[in-house]
Formats: sequence, C-alpha cells, structure tokens
Amino acid sequence: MLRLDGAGRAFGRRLVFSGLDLEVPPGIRLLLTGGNGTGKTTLLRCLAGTLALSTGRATIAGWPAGSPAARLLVGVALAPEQTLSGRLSGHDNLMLVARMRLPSRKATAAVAQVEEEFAIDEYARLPAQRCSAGMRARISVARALLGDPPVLLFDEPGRSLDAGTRALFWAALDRRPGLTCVLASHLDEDRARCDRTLAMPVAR
Ligand SMILES: Nc1ncnc2c1ncn2[C@@H]1O[C@H](COP(=O)(O)OP(=O)(O)OP(=O)(O)O)[C@@H](O)[C@H]1O
Repeated sequence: MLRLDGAGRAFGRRLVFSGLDLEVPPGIRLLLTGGNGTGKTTLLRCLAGTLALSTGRATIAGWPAGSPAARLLVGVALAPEQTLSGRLSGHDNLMLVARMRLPSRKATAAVAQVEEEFAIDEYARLPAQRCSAGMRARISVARALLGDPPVLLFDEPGRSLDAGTRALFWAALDRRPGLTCVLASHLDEDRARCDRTLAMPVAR
C-alpha cells in the first residue's frame, strides 16, 4: 500500500536519511521510532507529499506521494496541536475537511461520529485558538479519519493527549481494521499497538 525505494532527504548538506527501502502492506500499522532529529517527521512529510524526497521514490497504492490520487488516499495528522485554523471552531475545522472529502449530508454525519468518538462535543463550538494543546490535538487526529482514508499518517498523536484520550484514539483505529497506518511516537505503550517498527537510522 505504501512503498519507499531508495528514499533519501537532505536539508542543504545535512543528510537526514538515505537509501531507505520500505513496504507497508494494507492493514499494517508501522511505528516509526528514533531519537530527536532522526527524521521521523521528515519521512512522514515525504509520505504525505508535503515535502519532496531528495532521492528515490515514495508511492501510495502505486501513486507518487503527493500526487492528487495519492492525497485522496491519505489522512494526515502531523503537528496535531498546530494545524487547525485558530479562528474557526473545532467543529468548523472538522466540517471544512469533511466537506472536501464527502457529500454534505455524509460530511455532517462523519463529523458527528468523530466528535463522539473523541469526546470533542463539549468544546467543539469553541474557537480552536481558545482550546488547549490536547484539545486541538484531539480535533486534528479526529480530522485525519474523516472520509475514511485507507492510509493514515500520524506524528506523535499521543504527545499532548491524556491517557484516556490515547485510549479513545486507539479504539477509533481498532474500529477501522483495514487501515494502513504509519505513526511516529516516543511512547513505549504505542509499540504494542503496532504490527511493525522501523527505527530511523542515525544519519552519518
Ligand atoms: N525545514 C527544515 N529545514 C532544515 N532542516 C530541517 C527542516 N526540517 C527538519 N530539519 C532537520 O531534519 C532533521 C530531522 O528532523 P525531524 O523533525 O524529521 O526529526 P524527528 O525524528 O521527527 O525529531 P523529533 O523526535 O524531535 O520530533 C533535524 O536535524 C532537523 O533539524
């Protein structure tokens, strides 16, 4: 479902990773681990298509990462505390994305479902800029699920979430068993929730 062939990314002269080959079959959850600065976020951005690889190739179901066809297949929550529109309410942030992915009646139902799954209902009408980091992270993570994309990319989804909400997050993924998921995390507890682990190599 998701493939890297000889993938590499540099920033100027700084090589973050190189020669990375990876295949993530459908339905598999892959955990990205590694110390600070080893390139987990960079790799996720390359898979999401918001950053180009310097070398090699990344594909989603055979489509080049970042192409319109690949983007349709991918739900993303990278920097989940920071990616909402601050003036809009959580609900409207969710509706904005739902309306891009679904016809209007289905969009309303999909937003209601994720608001319930992540217990967002209580503060969904508050402007996002008045929400706490954890509240914003909940909304961003829930937003990635809208429209049921078959591939999900998460960067430290549990970083700002309390234990109860982390449980809600995993329960939401468990309810969607066919998903292919790549998730970066520093939390030991996430290891048991994933099928495979890729430890990012320290760049030389
Ligand atoms: N836009 C950028 N310009 C220059 N260098 C960058 C940029 N983004 C990331 N880097 C560098 O790439 C390297 C990898 O960063 P990245 O954020 O991918 O690491 P990470 O594994 O996600 O780290 P952390 O665990 O701290 O979140 C770091 O050395 C970082 O300084």
